[in-house]
Amino acid sequence: MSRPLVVGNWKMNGLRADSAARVNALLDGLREKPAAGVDVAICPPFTQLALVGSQLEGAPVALGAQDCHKAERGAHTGDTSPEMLSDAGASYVILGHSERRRDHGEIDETVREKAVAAAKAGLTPIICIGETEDQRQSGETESVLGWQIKGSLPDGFTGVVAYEPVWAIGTGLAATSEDIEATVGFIRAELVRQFNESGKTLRILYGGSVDAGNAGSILAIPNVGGALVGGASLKPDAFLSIIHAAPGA
Ligand SMILES: O=C(CO)COP(=O)(O)O
Repeated sequence: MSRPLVVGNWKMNGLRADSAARVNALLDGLREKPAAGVDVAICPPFTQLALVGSQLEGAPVALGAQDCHKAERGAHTGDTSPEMLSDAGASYVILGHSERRRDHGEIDETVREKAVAAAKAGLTPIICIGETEDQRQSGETESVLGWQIKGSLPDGFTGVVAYEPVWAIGTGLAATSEDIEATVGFIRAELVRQFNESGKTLRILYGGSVDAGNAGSILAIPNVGGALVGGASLKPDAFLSIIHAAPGA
């Protein structure tokens, strides 16, 4: 098993002052109590990448972004290329988050194209998949996830998959350990079925209302290789507790 990965997705939160303070508190906490066995990344909004990137230089925390365009450069007003992210110091990029699928109509094919471009620029894509409450209620979870994996992950994918049930995001209602174990087990099997050997090595994160209280039990679930944390990543104490709850911290 690879080292656990804990990623903070700040979403559309962070002005200069609070971003800098949040990163300082995180780095102070990790100096006080290191988490040498855990990979940690934070994904601030685009406007804070440069500032946060400069704070993270030499620190045991990687920088990530929350989206990218599929093209290297050109006439795409308002967009950001993978190369620009890499140039800003990012090593990860979240792709296909359900909020982008919801707000921007992003579809699996777009996510796959972005993942190819991101990998080409040296970024590790974190591809998000997950079912909605309606899909869960109608027993479609596995078929939805199977299609998302098939549609969003490029051939030879070597990045990270994040299972984020849409109904668990920002609700304070994480999926139960039993549900996570069963669904992540299904995702693992599906990755192996669709990607053969490389499917065995892909990291699978869980995301959706991960907090200081539930992180220990979630991160101990078989096949869960880390967490993608939204709201709690904005609170340094909570985010540090989650990092320290990871196996090997
Ligand atoms: O969407 C998420 C991370 O990408 C999860 O958000 P919350 O941790 O706020 O539920």
